[in-house]
Amino acid sequence: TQSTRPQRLLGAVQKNATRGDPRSVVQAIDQFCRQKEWAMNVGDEKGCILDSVVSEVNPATVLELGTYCGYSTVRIASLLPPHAKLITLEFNPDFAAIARQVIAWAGLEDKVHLIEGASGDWIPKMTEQFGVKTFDLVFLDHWKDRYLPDTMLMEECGLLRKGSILLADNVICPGTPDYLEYVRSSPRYESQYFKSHLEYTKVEDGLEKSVFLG
Ligand SMILES: Nc1ncc2ncn(CCCCCNC(=O)c3cc(-c4ccc(F)cc4)cc(O)c3O)c2n1
Ligand SMILES: [Mg+2]
Repeated sequence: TQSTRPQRLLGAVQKNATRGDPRSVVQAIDQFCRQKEWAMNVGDEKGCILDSVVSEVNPATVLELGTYCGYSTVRIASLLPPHAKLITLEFNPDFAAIARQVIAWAGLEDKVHLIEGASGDWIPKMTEQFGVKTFDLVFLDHWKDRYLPDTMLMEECGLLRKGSILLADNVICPGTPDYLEYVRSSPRYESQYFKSHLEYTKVEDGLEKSVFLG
């Protein structure tokens, strides 16, 4: 039977990356996506911006919406301080199965909690299920029309505190116009756009970093 693109991506990690070395896992995926098959990872260019925001925030609690194959999960988790926790949500069980193996290959399974499910269902359960009070950093990379409703949901569930950072991928391509309008016009957020390119292409895209002001 035919393999899927995520399965071929995992194969490239297992062939070209060193177990326990997150940077080599990231490099193997970027090489696969540049030389073999495009895939919707945040990629190396936007990934550097992600790294700098994670390093600046130095978060103890991180929520990632949309794991896919675990590329950004590995980038984030490799920069976390000891005892910090990253909860990542993936809707698609096939993607989740691949991501678990990519995260394990990087040796980061102790820092990552991968949940299979939809953000709308799980955001209200974060506190009771995982004892998380608030998130220091949220990386939004899931359905583009869920960025705004899920941000409002996180506000309602009290998961954001004064200073919590939202970092959103794809605000230009595919685009999240309603989310951008909200975080840029709301007095409760201070937003900043980091211009970049759609992963592995010359098409414009960017990350929007928004600080929740409480
Ligand atoms: N609610 C909920 N909860 C949890 C979940 N887990 C997964 N999902 C569903 C997410 C499905 C994948 C989301 N990501 C993208 O669609 C995406 C697309 C492109 C792209 C594609 C084609 C182009 F021509 C140009 C750009 C590039 C990107 O960087 C993207 O991130 C969930 N949903
Ligand atoms: Mg994305």
